[in-house]
Amino acid sequence: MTNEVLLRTVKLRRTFGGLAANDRVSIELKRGEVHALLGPNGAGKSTLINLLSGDIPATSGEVFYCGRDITKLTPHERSLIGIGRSYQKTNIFPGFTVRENVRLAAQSREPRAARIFSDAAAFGPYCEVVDEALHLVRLAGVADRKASELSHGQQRQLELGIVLATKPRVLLLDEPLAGMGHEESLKMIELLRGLVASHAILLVEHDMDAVFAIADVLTVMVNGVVLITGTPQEIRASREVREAYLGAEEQQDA
Ligand SMILES: Nc1ncnc2c1ncn2[C@@H]1O[C@H](COP(=O)(O)OP(=O)(O)OP(=O)(O)O)[C@@H](O)[C@H]1O
Repeated sequence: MTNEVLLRTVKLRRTFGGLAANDRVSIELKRGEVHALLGPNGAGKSTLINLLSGDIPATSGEVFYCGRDITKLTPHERSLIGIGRSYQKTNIFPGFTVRENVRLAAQSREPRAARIFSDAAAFGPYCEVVDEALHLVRLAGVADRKASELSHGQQRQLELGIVLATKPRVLLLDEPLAGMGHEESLKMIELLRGLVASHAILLVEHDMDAVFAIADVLTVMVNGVVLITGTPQEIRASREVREAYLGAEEQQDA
């Protein structure tokens, strides 16, 4: 049985002045798959995540979510229909508890932003989704601790919990393992593997061992274009990837 395509791009292009940061990018994200985006610095990975989340508009091309053209939707509108993203820079309120952080994210689905300031009792309807997100990221046991008291790895888990509280079907994750130790990375990889049955996950990650351990599909970008999309075995075996990827890395080192 083939997995359902949740997010799809068609010839996506984004220019900055004369530079095409993304060009002719056509990829598919399927439920049940971890799809990793690889490429040397400046290849266009963050730009693609920004185009999918709506943080920057496309110059041309289209983005489809469950068959619907969402190219013109704002980040908030995309979040409401099921596209969740994490940011490299932390999104956490350190003085709030873990539970409050997740609850605020759940609330962001409400049309009235002013709810943030309303009575605590009004948060009742969010309890279930908050508890579920905390459970999924294994932070239920520290739900009442201040976010600032968590370890770095736990804070990254909380970032994921904040995204999950918006009930996404697609997860766009920018370096979810950044700054983590080996044990913390393994825990996060396990968490992500646990989520994949019900989500499509796109991740940008520089830790190659982790990428090959977790990804079902990899797309390699170079200079804004997709060089190849394939399984880990196909990517490992590709001479084109080695030449383009390592060549670019060597140029950067020179
Ligand atoms: N806001 C911007 N204004 C001008 N140029 C930009 C902007 N954002 C990205 N670029 C350029 O677009 C190209 C792709 O950048 P992008 O950040 O998408 O690459 P990346 O693959 O994510 O790199 P890294 O691995 O270093 O994060 C780079 O040449 C970058 O300088």
